[in-house]
This record gives sequence, structure tokens and C-alpha cells, in this order.
Amino acid sequence: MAEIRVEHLRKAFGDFIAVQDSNFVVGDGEFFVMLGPSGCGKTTTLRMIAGLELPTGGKILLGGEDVTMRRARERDIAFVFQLFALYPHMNVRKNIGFPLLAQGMPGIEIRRRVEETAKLLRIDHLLNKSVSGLAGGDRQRVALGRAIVRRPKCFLMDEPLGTLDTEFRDLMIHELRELHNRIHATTVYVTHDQMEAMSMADKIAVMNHGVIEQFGTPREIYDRPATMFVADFIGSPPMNFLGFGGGLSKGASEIVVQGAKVAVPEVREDIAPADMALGIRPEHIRFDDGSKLRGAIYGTEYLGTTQIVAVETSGGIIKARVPAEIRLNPGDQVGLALSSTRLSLFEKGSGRAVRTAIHDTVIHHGASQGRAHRG
Ligand SMILES: Nc1ncnc2c1ncn2[C@@H]1O[C@H](COP(=O)(O)OP(=O)(O)OP(=O)(O)O)[C@@H](O)[C@H]1O
Repeated sequence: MAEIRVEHLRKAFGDFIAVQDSNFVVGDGEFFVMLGPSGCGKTTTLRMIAGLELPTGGKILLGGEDVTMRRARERDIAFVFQLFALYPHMNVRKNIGFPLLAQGMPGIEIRRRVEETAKLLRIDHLLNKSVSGLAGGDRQRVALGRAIVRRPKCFLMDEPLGTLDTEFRDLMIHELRELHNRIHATTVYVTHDQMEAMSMADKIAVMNHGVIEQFGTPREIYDRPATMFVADFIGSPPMNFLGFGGGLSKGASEIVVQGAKVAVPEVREDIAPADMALGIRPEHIRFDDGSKLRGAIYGTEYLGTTQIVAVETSGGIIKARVPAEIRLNPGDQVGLALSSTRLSLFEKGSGRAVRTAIHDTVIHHGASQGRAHRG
């Protein structure tokens, strides 16, 4: 297995920049997820790592070797497009062994490798069965077997679970991560689904308009979003943004939002007066009659153990996640207390997070690099 290093990677299609100066390292054996909305450049990045698309600029190193200009088949990478595509007329053994047969490997070695792979996936009892009679989960395991039997340097997967229904997808998320824990293959996985990304990844790169907005662990990305885009894209419901103005000074630990004083993590930089936003996740808000930040209950969404409550304030709707036992009626007035150790501050113009006592370690990828554009 191998480390993947991407340096200043760029791809232009004519005058359209699909990937703009991407930099990241996928450690040996890591499960890395590229997450972002449709068209943000995930697949293009993956295809460049695979060697299916040549970069306009930058470098790709695989296990320390520069492979930027090498053809796909010289890179020893397994590209899993669609986990479901099996050969229906072949049995499980032949399906898994097919890539080795295509490489011209001797039969006895194929047999050994196929059996070892089937054991790893716990489908060794199915080897002589026809794939057409298999249940969905087993079919997916056979398809995975076919990808891992070659023992490539790394795996690239492009929305492999995209076509599955929710229940089966949840199962496969668990299965893929489990398999990864057993074989530790360096993996790059592309998805637009935050749930898949959060539950599988060791590291995530959140992309938007060809730019990596943040690179980090799922926890770093959720707790300390580097930009408003990341804060909004991750989390369900997403982070609330409460507008405020007037700038910030280094050392400040309080701001005024909608006429209420709110304690914030100590600010570590001076910000000239501008439109700002305080970002707070719904679960970091609680009801507090003493709070000056107030509003009226607009609606509730009951979720069993918690409920999402929409509160109409003078600055717009704020959503809070509170215990389901609290009884509320539309129109009730409530005060809102924000957990000062969990909130983020953003500059609205650039969208980047302000450096504070809890945001010090965040690297602000991309926020100052502009956006992908034509021309
Ligand atoms: N061969 C091409 N020629 C011109 N434009 C392209 C080409 N391939 C991709 N693009 C454009 O580059 C942008 C990024 O595409 P890409 O497929 O990498 O996005 P993505 O994040 O993977 O989205 P999706 O999930 O929809 O595939 C899109 O706007 C797309 O239209």
C-alpha cells in the first residue's frame, strides 16, 4: 500500500477551471473521502489520481514516486466505479478471479488468491455459487472481492453506493469501513453524501467550485468548520448563522447579537468592521428564560429522543435541537442560550472562520484563493 501526495493539482477544461490548486496527503492505509456538491471537481481529482485524466498543472506522488504523467495501467491502482457490476454468467470464484486471469496469472495462484480474498470477505462458502442467485449484500461483497484480489497500491471509489436504497447503503457503509479496518488499503472515496463521509473517513476534504475548503478529520470539520460553506454543508440541520457587525478586536470574548450579549471563544485576530456571522449548531443551543436572545416557536420536528425546534427571532429562524420531552406550542416565547465553547465566528464576505481560542488550529484552505471560474 502507499501514501498519495497531491501537490498544487490543477485541471482546466478550456477556460473552465474544474480543480484549482489542490494540496493534500492521504497517509498509507488511510480512508480519505472527497466530499462536496455535484460539479465541485471530486471526480476530476479522482480521475487524475487514477491516470485517466492528465492534470493541467501540479504533481501526484504515489508511494513517493512521481506518477503525474504515467498511464493508468502503470499506476497499480484499483478504480471501483460501480460496485454492483458483476458478470452474471460466471460463478463467484470466476467473478473474483477475473482481473487476475486478465493479467495472465497462473491458475494455481489465482485459486489461492481468490480463496484468501473470499475468506477475508467471509464469502468463502459461496465460491461455487452463481452470482445471479445471491442476495444484495453478498453480490456487493463479490464485487469488492474483485477489486481487492489484485492487491493494488490503493483504491479509488467514485460514489460506489450511489444507486443503493438507504437501508442497504447503511449496511454497505458499515461493511466497507469494516473491510478497511481489516486490510488497511489506502483509499480515496468520492461522495456528495455527508453521512457516508462522516461515518467512513479518517480524513475528509470538503470541495466547492474546484477548491478544497477544508481538509481534516470528520470531528475537526464538524466542530471547527474553516468556512461558512463547510459549516452549512455538514450537519443536519446545518449550522445556524446569526448576523452581526462592527468588527472584532484581538482578545475580545463577547459580542452583541440581536441586542443580546453573547460570550464567544477568545478572538485571536483584529477584524475591521464588516458583515459577520456567528455560527452555532442546533445541538449547542438550549432554552434559557434569562437570555436576551429571544424568539417565538415557529415549528417543531419530533425525532424521538430529541426535537428540532424552529424559533423565529428578529434576525431570522434559528433551529435548536432540544430534548423531546419539552412541551412547546407555536407562538410560545423562548430565550436561547448559546454554548460559548462550541460556536464559530465568520467573515461573511470571504466566508472564512475567524481565528479564536477554539479555531486556532484550523488551516483555512481555499477561502482566500477565490473560486473556480470561467475566464
Ligand atoms: N471532460 C470535460 N470537459 C469539460 N468540462 C468537464 C469535463 N469533465 C468535467 N467537467 C466539468 O468540471 C466540473 C467538475 O466535474 P466533476 O465531475 O469533477 O464534479 P463532481 O464533483 O465529481 O460532481 P458529480 O458528483 O456531479 O460528478 C463540472 O462542472 C463538469 O461539468
